Amino acid sequence: MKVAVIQLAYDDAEPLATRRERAADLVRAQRGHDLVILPELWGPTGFDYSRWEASAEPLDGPTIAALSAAATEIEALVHCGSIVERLTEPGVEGRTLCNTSLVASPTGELVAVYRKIHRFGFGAGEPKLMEAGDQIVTVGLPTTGHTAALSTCYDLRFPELYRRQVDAGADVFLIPAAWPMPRVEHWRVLARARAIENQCVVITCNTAGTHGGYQMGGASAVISAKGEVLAEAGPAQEVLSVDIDLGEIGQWRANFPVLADRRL
Ligand SMILES: NC(=O)CCC(=O)C(=O)O
Repeated sequence: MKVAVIQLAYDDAEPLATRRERAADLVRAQRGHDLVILPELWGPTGFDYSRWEASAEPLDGPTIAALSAAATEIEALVHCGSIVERLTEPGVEGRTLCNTSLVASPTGELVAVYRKIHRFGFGAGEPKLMEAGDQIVTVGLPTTGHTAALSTCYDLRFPELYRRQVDAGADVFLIPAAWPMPRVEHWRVLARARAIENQCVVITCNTAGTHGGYQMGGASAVISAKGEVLAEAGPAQEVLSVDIDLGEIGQWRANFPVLADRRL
């Protein structure tokens, strides 16, 4: 499976509509790839919370419209990254926003919606402004027979989520993020840890640039089920293009059946 990881850089000056077109152009440039992934909140920004209300959109809003068209054009599965979703009705905490990942099929259908379960901000940002998701979401990787599970950024710090995703049949983890530079070593180590402990391929896609007062860490990566870093981006905007042999996952799990020794 050939994957393109679009580590998108942006700053506070770029209008959302301009960035949305830029992102769609970058996706269209990935013809020949089976899977394309964009970062978390690349449109509304990951840390300028004041923009979230105005940039919120429904599931059938302009982002999925632009990116499902691009997915259809290049006939690839496109993880659109995440949007600030405007919920059709308030959630259990009375909020009407959510950090929601969208996946478009190679024929442009919206085939997966994942609402971020672990909200980042310690009382500000997501926990204060957004509802939390509570569902494990997986999506088939077309023609491969393999299954990817969706998570987002801060979710990476909660290993139990990934065990649940393995139990749901996932052997690939897709993880968009807006992960700042000061904690980029956590980002890198935790992504490899999730691959090693779950014997899953991990595909991470962070943002780059500085926005909302935060320098993003970049370091998007494609990691094998053995924890080998097959490709890693630097700190700037970059597109990783990696051909992954997903068959190696089953071989590794058969040769080193650690998951069969789980007792809890
Ligand atoms: N957008 C995020 O979830 C940021 C997470 C983060 O910075 C961290 O876990 O550290």
